[in-house]
Amino acid sequence: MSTHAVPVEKYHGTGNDFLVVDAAAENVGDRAAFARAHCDRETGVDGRDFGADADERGAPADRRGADGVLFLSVEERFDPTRVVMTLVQPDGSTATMCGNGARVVARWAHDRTGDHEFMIDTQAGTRRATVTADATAATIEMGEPTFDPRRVPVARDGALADDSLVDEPVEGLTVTAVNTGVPHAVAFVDGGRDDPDGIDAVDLDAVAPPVRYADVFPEGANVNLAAVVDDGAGDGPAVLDQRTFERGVEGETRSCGTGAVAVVAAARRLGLIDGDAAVSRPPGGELEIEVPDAGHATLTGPVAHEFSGTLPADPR
Ligand SMILES: N[C@H](CCC[C@H](N)C(=O)O)C(=O)O
Repeated sequence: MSTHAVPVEKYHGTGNDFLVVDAAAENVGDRAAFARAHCDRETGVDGRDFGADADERGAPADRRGADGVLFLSVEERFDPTRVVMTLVQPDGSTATMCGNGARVVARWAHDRTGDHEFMIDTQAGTRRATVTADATAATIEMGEPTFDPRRVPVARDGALADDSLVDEPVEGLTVTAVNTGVPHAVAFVDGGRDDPDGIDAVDLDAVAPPVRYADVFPEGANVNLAAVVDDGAGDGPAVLDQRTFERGVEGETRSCGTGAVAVVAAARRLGLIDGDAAVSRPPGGELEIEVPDAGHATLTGPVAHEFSGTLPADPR
């Protein structure tokens, strides 16, 4: 196989970072091998080789690797421009949807076309996306979160087969199961990031894997911890601190967009917050989420370009 160099761009949304490849222009034979090699946090792509600097909150340029590779094809003959998105994860698997990835897609498409509105074709459906006038933030329509056990999916026998999994024990955590394009388990904990015994005191790499692989989740699940910092009953939206252990990354990421929507949907379902708008605070920044009673959720937050470079198509 030929080992040609593939042009890549690197972007991140609240620290959830992705390599972007123009799939229409570039032929990467084995996408899984490409993602496994270049996303590796110890041996993968190093932005400093391409002049990236860690100049802002959440910027992962001081770390090697990435949370995935977005293979994108732009179809400019449509109005608004369509972008076909495929996310290949660090373990070589393909994710049906990624909220922060979709925000990066919108910014990448803006950088190429100058447009501010796009339709993004994901395996979870077509999603409308907009970028702000200065292109520093993007909003994605995220579809309607579902607790339907057939659609999360959740697998349980007998009398529970048709019931949503809401606030129930699974492998040591008390979780609510929701699909926001991909399956999520959400566990609420007491105490936010400011509390020394709060959310950051939990050993997520230890508690998440048994839930991520639990039999009740036949396709696996991303595992989120969330703490209600402000319930939204006063002025302003609810605020939640969040951490996510991601399927496909098999570790904690600095932010997860579908997870942020899942956390807010679960908090609403459990009556923990007021109103349909909320702010989620993953380690990598801040996301604004809306989950109305019916209809699609939205996800808004910052997006930034880190560097441009080339990487071998057939890494060994
Ligand atoms: N980080 C992504 C989620 C990727 C989903 C993936 N980890 C899976 O379910 O396999 C986000 O911002 O929504």
